[in-house]
Amino acid sequence: MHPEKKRKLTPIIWDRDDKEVGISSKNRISSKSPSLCSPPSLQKLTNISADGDVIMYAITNTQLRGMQMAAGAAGNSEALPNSPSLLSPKQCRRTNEELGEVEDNECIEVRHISTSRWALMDNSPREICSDNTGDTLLNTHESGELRREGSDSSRGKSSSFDGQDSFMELATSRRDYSENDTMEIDEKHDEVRHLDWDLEEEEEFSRFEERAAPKSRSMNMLQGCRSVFNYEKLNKINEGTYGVVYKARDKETEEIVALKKVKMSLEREGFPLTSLREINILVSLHHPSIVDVKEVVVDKDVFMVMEYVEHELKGLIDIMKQPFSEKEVKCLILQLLEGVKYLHDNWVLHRDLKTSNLLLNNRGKLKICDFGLSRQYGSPLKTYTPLVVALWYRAPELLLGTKHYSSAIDMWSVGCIMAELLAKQPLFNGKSELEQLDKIFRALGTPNEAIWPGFSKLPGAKVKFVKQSNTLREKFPAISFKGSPVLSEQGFDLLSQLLTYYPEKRITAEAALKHSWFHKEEPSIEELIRNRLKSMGYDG
Ligand SMILES: Nc1ncnc2c1ncn2[C@@H]1O[C@H](COP(=O)(O)OP(=O)(O)OP(=O)(O)O)[C@@H](O)[C@H]1O
Repeated sequence: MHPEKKRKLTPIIWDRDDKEVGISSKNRISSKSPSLCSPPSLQKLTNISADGDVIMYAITNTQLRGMQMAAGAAGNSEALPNSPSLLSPKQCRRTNEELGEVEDNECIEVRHISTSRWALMDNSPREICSDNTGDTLLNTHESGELRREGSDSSRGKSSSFDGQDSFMELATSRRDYSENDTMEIDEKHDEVRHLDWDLEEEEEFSRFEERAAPKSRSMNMLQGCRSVFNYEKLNKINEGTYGVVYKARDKETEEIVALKKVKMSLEREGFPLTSLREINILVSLHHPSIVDVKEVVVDKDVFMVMEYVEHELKGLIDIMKQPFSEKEVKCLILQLLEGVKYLHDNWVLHRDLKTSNLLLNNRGKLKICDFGLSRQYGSPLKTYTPLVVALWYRAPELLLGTKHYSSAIDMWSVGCIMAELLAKQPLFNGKSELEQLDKIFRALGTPNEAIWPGFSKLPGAKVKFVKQSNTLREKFPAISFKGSPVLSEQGFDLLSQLLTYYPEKRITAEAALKHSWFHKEEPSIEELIRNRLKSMGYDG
């Protein structure tokens, strides 16, 4: 095993005792600050993922007691990160093997949330150590918001905000991997994959960190998580794959918020890593076009407290009689691109941009939500799972099975969203990957090596595709007498650049924001959207 090989990670540490807690792991940096070592009350918990990957949690004894009490109260061990007693014999065996590999009292370099690559004040890593280690429309009637409603088994059931005053400071990490291994999580499927890891990438990545730190506040979670009791739950908004979202009121400030409860039932082994990743990313990012996470609160469950946003864009499109005008689309896409640029500037891929993950408030502000599939990326690129992005918004390189992809995949999704806003219907609504590719090729022409260097080497390009030519302009003409969505020359140019096959040539968010479409004369930004919402009876 390479002694310096290390994984790229940004562990969250919620440390109520003001002790810095780190995860020991093999091959990490040796102790440099002995005085920081051996916090007396730390326990090392490990958790084993579906593929036998060991995840380690560092918690205090107090927290462990709280978690065990809460688990007892919940009668559900899945609700909490596993304590050792919750592990099966097989898991324990594996755990002990793994723990045997870990050197006690070693110091490791751990990025605290306040020292993560996204933190404002201090982005230099600190040395710390540890001794142990299908949808229907739902009108909520309250403010006339319209949303799509997902599967809703627990609808109407009041959530039990009656849990323990526990919790939970956990730091997650994983052991380091053998020389050529690293790990990629196929989030929606809770799989853990072992893929190639490149040390140079890590080094390169560290060099990017300083410039990648966003110029925004960071959340201080050192004070510990407040209880969900601070919020009065009003109604359920929606239920996604990874969480149930409630509308709630802050009892102190009366502020209306959205509470996203982390679903534990999907996780066989402890706290869902996808949720950790989503929380980690969302608490670190602050931008007007990204839904703001205010805090994380707990009872026996974990909730993200988010700013409340009245509408889901998909729901609005579904009920609109007329599609958005070109000017309105420009206003929405501008905001979307600003958010996407911010994400990419901070080395975050969203990987699930679609109209149902875009929210719109009554003041015409667009907010990107659902970071359940998002992840940090580095340069040079490593391999990632191609099983990301909802089918209709999935870039052709993903559909053709590439594992080396980058921010261009989000830009393709932006193109699909722009087309959908103009046409009031999804641009490519395939039912399978093959049909999706077929729909794309029919509209944009069949790609070839000349327009997309490397195309023929992609795993999915072995199939002989029928030659088609580009018919996109017919779908979005400059003038229409048949009711097709009209799109100006500049607008069509941007759309074409977003829907460019060759990822290297696909327009970036930064370049798109400078596109002449946005700089013609118009529009008084949110004014247009606000007027549109007003005309539909929503007054902010
Ligand atoms: N801050 C918010 N304000 C209002 N509604 C929200 C907010 N966040 C999410 N929602 C609603 O809840 C739905 C589900 O949220 P989200 O997409 O984050 O959950 P998920 O479990 O990750 O969903 P998915 O199944 O799409 O992955 C959203 O589509 C939206 O309708």
